[in-house]
Amino acid sequence: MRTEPVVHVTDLVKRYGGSRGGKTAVDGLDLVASPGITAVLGPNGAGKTTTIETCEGYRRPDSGTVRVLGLDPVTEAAALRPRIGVMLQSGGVYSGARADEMLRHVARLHAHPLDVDALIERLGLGSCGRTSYRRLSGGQQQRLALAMAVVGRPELVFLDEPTAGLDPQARRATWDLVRDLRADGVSVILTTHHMDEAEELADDVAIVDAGKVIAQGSPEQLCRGGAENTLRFTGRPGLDVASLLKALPADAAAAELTPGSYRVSGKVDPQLLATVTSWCAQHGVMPDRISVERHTLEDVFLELTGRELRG
Ligand SMILES: Nc1ncnc2c1ncn2[C@@H]1O[C@H](COP(=O)(O)OP(=O)(O)OP(=O)(O)O)[C@@H](O)[C@H]1O
Repeated sequence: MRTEPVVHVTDLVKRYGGSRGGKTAVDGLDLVASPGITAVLGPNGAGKTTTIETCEGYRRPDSGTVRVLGLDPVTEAAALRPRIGVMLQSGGVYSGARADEMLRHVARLHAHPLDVDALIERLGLGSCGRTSYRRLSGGQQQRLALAMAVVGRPELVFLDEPTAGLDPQARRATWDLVRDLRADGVSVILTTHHMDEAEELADDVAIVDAGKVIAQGSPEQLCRGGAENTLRFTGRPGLDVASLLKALPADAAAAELTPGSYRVSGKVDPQLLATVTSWCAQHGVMPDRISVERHTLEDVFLELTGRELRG
């Protein structure tokens, strides 16, 4: 079993639109992905796709180094390409081709492909094998793109938002496929906006913000880094969070996440619960709902980036 990193990115910088007035999409990003499943999370525009496309060899770094399976994706592309699978956000498929033809074609390019019929069945594409790519629904096109990325039995697969816009069944089928890939020894780097997807699948999570990796670890490690528990309550929007904070112990934090939805984190014990409810009573607040929950990846994400995923 491979133990060296499947992806090793050091101090990557990538700008668009020239040095003057251009946009720095990736700004000194370091990422080490070990074998297994690595999820890359970040708000819109954080630089995830740019980083992934640089690892795939589609973009040249302005500076920094990128190694994928120990190879340079630009100068050693010929050696790397047969060993990786790539699922692009925008298909990359000839629109007149039939779904099954495309998949069989890609399978023939590889020495030890997966069984095409089984894969078609697996991803629920059985009914659309003879349909041309442009006539497939968005979700079917996406599943075909996933099938094309994995059919060659690559050592490493890049999946850019593989379940965006999929219905719940197709999402589950995609998750199962990704888990099977891992069981087969295939490593996966995936970007996602779904926290539950990262928690379900990932061995390792890298959180990217403003072109840098700002935290990395297993979902458990990242969650442990925060508070043990979180208390949430809903009430009328715009409560005086600063006043609530004054009533709480010094190491607790309080925030209004979305209008009317509040989160208190820290050492959540019966005393803290009593403090929050007594503050509510003093301020004439009747919470609709109070719950005590484990600190989730989403809490960690919001704390670190200060933003909603779709923000
Ligand atoms: N081809 C391009 N030309 C100019 N700017 C670009 C280009 N591609 C991306 N950008 C900009 O670079 C920044 C990073 O974009 P990128 O697509 O890498 O982010 P992302 O984290 O994948 O975002 P999302 O979650 O929205 O897919 C954004 O500000 C984006 O507008």
